[in-house]
Amino acid sequence: METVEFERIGIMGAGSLGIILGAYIAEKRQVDLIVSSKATADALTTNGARVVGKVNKTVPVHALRAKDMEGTYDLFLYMVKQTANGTAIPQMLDHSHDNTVVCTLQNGLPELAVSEAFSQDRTVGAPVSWGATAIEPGVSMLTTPINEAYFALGSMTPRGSKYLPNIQAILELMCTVHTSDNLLSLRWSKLVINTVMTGTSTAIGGSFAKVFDNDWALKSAAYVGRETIEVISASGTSMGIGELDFSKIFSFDSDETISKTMKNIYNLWNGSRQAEASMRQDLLKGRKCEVDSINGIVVDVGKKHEVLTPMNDLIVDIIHAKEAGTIPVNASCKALFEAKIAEIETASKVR
Ligand SMILES: NC(=O)C1=CN([C@@H]2O[C@H](COP(=O)(O)OP(=O)(O)OC[C@H]3O[C@@H](n4cnc5c(N)ncnc54)[C@H](O)[C@@H]3O)[C@@H](O)[C@H]2O)C=CC1
Ligand SMILES: CC(C)(CO)C(=O)C(=O)O
Repeated sequence: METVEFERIGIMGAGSLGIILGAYIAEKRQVDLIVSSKATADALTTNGARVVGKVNKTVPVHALRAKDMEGTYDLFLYMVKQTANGTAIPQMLDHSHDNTVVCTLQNGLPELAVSEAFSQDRTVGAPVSWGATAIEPGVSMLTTPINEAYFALGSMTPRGSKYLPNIQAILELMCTVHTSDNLLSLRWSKLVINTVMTGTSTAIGGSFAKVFDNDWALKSAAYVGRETIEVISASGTSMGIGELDFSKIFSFDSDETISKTMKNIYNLWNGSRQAEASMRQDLLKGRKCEVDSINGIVVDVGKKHEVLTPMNDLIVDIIHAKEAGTIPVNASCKALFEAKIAEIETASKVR
């Protein structure tokens, strides 16, 4: 099979995730860490990219502001929040040639916006399994044990698959990469993780630990996952990252089986209990977050296929209220979640 080499690589958006991936890549080969602020570019240039948490390392890097980019890149590893697509995608286009490839590592279904600018053949996706928390400019905390961290990788079209082997080799400088010829399935599997863990922890106002340490929150997370699976199934998408069978994990219909789902959630993600979800990090900084691209997608696709999504609806509403300041960011909203669980269980009659 024809493969494509990438000489000039840029990490577009070296924040929580990008600092860490940038550090691993820069240990072995050329990569530019592209950021939006001068303070961050200066901190990275002066101090290097510093990884703390599950791994400790500091690596000298080449960093610059997006507006200081020169020439063109062969590959962008795209790690800006979807809320900043409107600025970042045109900036990448200005520094692209006809064969530039964009690999988006964002959450949600981010290939749609990227491919409108770069074509489907030149857009590939790499959902990220691991968590990272920005500590200060140039410093990020890896919150997932490195041996549990992986990327999934797929192209939007068969023609785009020629880019995958070399992108895989670049991402493997950090951790395992699972490739698939079904990118949509990889995306929805990641959306399960995000709706369950990122959505629930942000709505209840804490790190992943707050979900694991409160039965009502863990139970809410189980309902979020079950709804998300029902929506995926109604949309006709198949799923699969590695060996996990989310349809089985989130299938329950009794007290006993919901307890099993809650235990499974705990076992799967308790290793990342110190993770502050990416949406929560935005709320803590007073920014809007990606909820419409995460739990909001489940709500939208659910409406299209007439699947009810009461728990995802609640999470979207709470997170929007936290963005607007009508609910404090750290509020647990326990009463709202307990009332929603009671409503779902009464409506289902079985539970
Ligand atoms: N943080 C996490 O644990 C995870 C995040 N994700 C996803 O990865 C993506 C990135 O997330 P984070 O790293 O958490 O975001 P972040 O907000 O920490 O980092 C993004 C960086 O992009 C910079 N930026 C914004 N506009 C820019 C522009 N025009 N040009 C260059 N840089 C620009 C920001 O200043 C920021 O430093 C999101 O879609 C998120 O959902 C996926 C898995 C885990
Ligand atoms: C769940 C997590 C931390 C990755 O595993 C993530 O994607 C996020 O917080 O946005």
